[in-house]
Amino acid sequence: MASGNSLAGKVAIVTGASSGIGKATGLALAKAGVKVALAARRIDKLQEVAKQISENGGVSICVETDVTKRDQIKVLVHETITQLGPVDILVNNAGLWYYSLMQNQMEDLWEEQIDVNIKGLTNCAAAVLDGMIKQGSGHVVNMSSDSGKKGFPGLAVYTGTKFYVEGFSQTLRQEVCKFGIRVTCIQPGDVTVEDREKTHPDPRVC
Ligand SMILES: NC(=O)C1=CN([C@@H]2O[C@H](COP(=O)(O)OP(=O)(O)OC[C@H]3O[C@@H](n4cnc5c(N)ncnc54)[C@H](OP(=O)(O)O)[C@@H]3O)[C@@H](O)[C@H]2O)C=CC1
Ligand SMILES: CC(=O)[C@H](N)C(=O)O
Repeated sequence: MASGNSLAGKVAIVTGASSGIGKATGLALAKAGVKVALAARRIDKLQEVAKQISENGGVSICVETDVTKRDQIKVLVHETITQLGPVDILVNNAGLWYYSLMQNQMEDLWEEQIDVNIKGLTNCAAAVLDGMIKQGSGHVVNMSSDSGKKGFPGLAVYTGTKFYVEGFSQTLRQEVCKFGIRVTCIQPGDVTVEDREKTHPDPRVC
């Protein structure tokens, strides 16, 4: 992920590290010798991940972060630099989705997906850029989806957010490659994650 052959000793921020793909990424990076800043809103879940990392001899910190809040993202980057060192890798993973047809008019859920998947991802990338430009290296890994390549009924807004991730990543890559910064966009298909059971109380969300 970062430049060079080895990840050992690098510093990474992983957003959405409290569960699912972000948790698995945090564990895998730590296993490869990366010092990891685990970020999400559920601090108790982050602490469980950090415990697993330290039991396996890895290094991590937990920073309670809501990626929709720019001031919290700034604290996340500051704590990472202060406690672990300059940021080499950002895994911009925090994201959420709801299956609901547009005709159901779930405005609040549209907004939540836009705030996290678009604004959160953008602000996290922006927050590490200065440091990466100064050090002349870095890797921003943005989590898109198969929904970033084609539409799926029931996922109009989510699909729109992931098309944004694709466009944003392509453009950012063109802007920052001259500084030695890489930008990668990942499109997982369906990945089973423990927290994504059908628990939404509103029957219009399936
Ligand atoms: N699972 C799948 O099939 C696929 C998933 N993806 C993408 O992968 C990424 C991870 O999803 P996945 O692991 O599946 O799902 P999970 O629900 O397991 O993980 C989502 C993560 O995002 C975090 N998150 C949500 N809102 C916020 C917020 N406001 N601030 C900070 N963190 C937040 C959650 O942490 P917390 O609630 O503690 O804040 C959680 O750690 C998403 O971007 C998703 O779109 C892409 C393709 C397929
Ligand atoms: C919600 C989906 O089915 C999609 N593959 C995704 O998780 O991005």
